[in-house]
Amino acid sequence: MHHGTTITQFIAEEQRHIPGATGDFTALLNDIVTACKMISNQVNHGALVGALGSADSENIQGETQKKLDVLSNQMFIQCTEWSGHVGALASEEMDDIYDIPAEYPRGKYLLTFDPLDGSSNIDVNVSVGTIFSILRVAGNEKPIANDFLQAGTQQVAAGYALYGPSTMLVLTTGQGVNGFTLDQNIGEFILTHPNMTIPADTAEFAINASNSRFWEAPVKRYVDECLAGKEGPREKDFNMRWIASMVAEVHRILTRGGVFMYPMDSKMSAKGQGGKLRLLYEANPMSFIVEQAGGGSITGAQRIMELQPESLHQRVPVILGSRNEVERIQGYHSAD
Ligand SMILES: O=P(O)(O)OC[C@H]1O[C@](O)(COP(=O)(O)O)[C@@H](O)[C@@H]1O
Ligand SMILES: [Mg+2]
Ligand SMILES: [Mg+2]
Repeated sequence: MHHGTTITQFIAEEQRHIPGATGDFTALLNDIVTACKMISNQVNHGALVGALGSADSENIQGETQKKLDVLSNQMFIQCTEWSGHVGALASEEMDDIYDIPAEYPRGKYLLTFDPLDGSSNIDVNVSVGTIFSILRVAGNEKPIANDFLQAGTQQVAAGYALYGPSTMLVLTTGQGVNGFTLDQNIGEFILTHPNMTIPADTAEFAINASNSRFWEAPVKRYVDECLAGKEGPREKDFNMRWIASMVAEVHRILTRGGVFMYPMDSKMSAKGQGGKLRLLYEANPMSFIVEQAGGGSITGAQRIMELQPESLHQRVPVILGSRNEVERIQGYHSAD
């Protein structure tokens, strides 16, 4: 497909090549696109519409919710619940799964999402995003939380919207990764980044260095070797970036390569926490996108998409990006 194609056209074209497709999937993706446009509009208007600051609430993980976390979550529900394409929703900002209200028909897909990722960046006007993933409903019964506990390899589609200097939507349905830019004048996402691929090699890494004393040994070894630069075993200098918005971080990696790490550390394991990022709303969808773009995504020793989820809000360590670097880090874990 060529530059200038609208996302609506693009999704319809992709669906045409799926045998037996009924149009439900296309319609659901279009509803998600609408939700992202609504969130983008709120994020862009920021303080003008009183959207900055915290809400008086916490999510299930004890994090204070931002007003925009709550608002974005509502927008996602509002745009997707009515159409008859979704069986149930699960979000980082809702304790339990969201049942489709009785007045609406129930559909055959499950939708998981992080309505606003990187939300600590809202008040300082730095990029934030939305992450989503689509799974199939297993049977005809009303979906329950357990139905969401599917390995990442089962995902039908995943994507993110990035609310940066321009708003972009990046999507995979398992046939590569494509990026679209929102043309605010016509209110449409236009294909601007066809077939996004991650360079296999890189000299750029991203990690929150304030946690370094808690890192597991293989990660410490990797970062130490990067920092040693030309004089170290890697024999080249590395650059470092940390935005604290996973969406922006993954987008940079899709654009020019790199490695992103939120690894396991002793502070989290002491609290019985499996990692920082959430498997169903962040790690799985991003892993699907990264792998479809030719990159790798692991917990350390294991491929993230092969994990069998144990609970809705489960957290996992995440190391993703340029394939050769991710393989190297995985090697350090097996050697450990
Ligand atoms: O504040 P830290 O430790 O740097 O963590 C930043 C990470 O946390 C996140 O913001 C978590 O996502 P939420 O903002 O959706 O909770 C990631 O986007 C980011 O990579
Ligand atoms: Mg997040
Ligand atoms: Mg969030």
